[in-house]
Amino acid sequence: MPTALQSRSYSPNPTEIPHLVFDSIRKQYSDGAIALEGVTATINRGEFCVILGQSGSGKSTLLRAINGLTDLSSGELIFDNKTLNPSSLRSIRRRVAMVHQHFNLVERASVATNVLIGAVAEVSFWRAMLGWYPAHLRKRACQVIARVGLDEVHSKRRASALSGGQQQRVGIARALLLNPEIILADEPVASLDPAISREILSLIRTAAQEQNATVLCSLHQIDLAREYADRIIGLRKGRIVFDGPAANFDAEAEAALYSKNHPPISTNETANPEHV
Ligand SMILES: Nc1ncnc2c1ncn2[C@@H]1O[C@H](COP(=O)(O)OP(=O)(O)OP(=O)(O)O)[C@@H](O)[C@H]1O
Repeated sequence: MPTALQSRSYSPNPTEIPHLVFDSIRKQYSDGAIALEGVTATINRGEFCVILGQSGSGKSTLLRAINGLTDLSSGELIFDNKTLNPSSLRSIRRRVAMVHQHFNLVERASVATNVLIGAVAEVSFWRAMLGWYPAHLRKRACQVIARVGLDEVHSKRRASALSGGQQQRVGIARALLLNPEIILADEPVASLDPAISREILSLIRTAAQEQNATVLCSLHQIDLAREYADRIIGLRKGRIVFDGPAANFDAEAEAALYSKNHPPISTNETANPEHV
């Protein structure tokens, strides 16, 4: 009889070319904390993938590994058929963008300047410091500011003058600036009310669909995950305990992720054996 974990294994469409592959990823921090263990998954282009799990289950570490903010202890991360390593990372950095929980805006700077900071992978540090951005980037900044639903009048306002929801729109505009192929969103709605949270997740989803970008988004809200995700990856203590379509994330899967009494996961068990 298959175990609960095995019955939940998820095989994405094998005819599609994988966009992102996690191959037996392990991350142990220098203080000994193991954040990720044996994480294996294949993400197809254009998927909206939500990462769920308790606090400390490894969600942020997984996202940060993709843009090189966290190095791996072992395993491989393959993006568009290329293994990520320090030299390939530089060339792919402009293709990956991040949306942050606390927006990460320069509060005293204008909305437009904050959005242009998203060009950091393309513009030299000094040009960015002096605000010397080429015309095509300024034009693109105006386009993405409009795309996220901010009126032109907001462009010159200080970021600190905006509401939380508006600030996250600026964070999304900054992420969209260079047309990223992958959007990493680390708890993007954690500090927003439910109605604004839905607006923000809808915006990320439709903007990503428009440019066929893949989204990996960590969330704590199970209802929002069910509503917005194509696919849910559930982490518990750094291991994948659920990987499948959002529609399959049922009460049993929820218990596997969050219940205190759920049996511990054997370290010899492969969480998603059929998932290459
Ligand atoms: N810089 C670090 N140094 C040492 N340990 C860390 C570091 N960052 C994270 N950890 C540990 O790694 C584990 C996973 O942390 P991570 O932040 O990835 O989890 P998370 O699921 O994103 O949590 P949260 O939902 O609270 O943001 C935790 O045990 C955490 O304490």
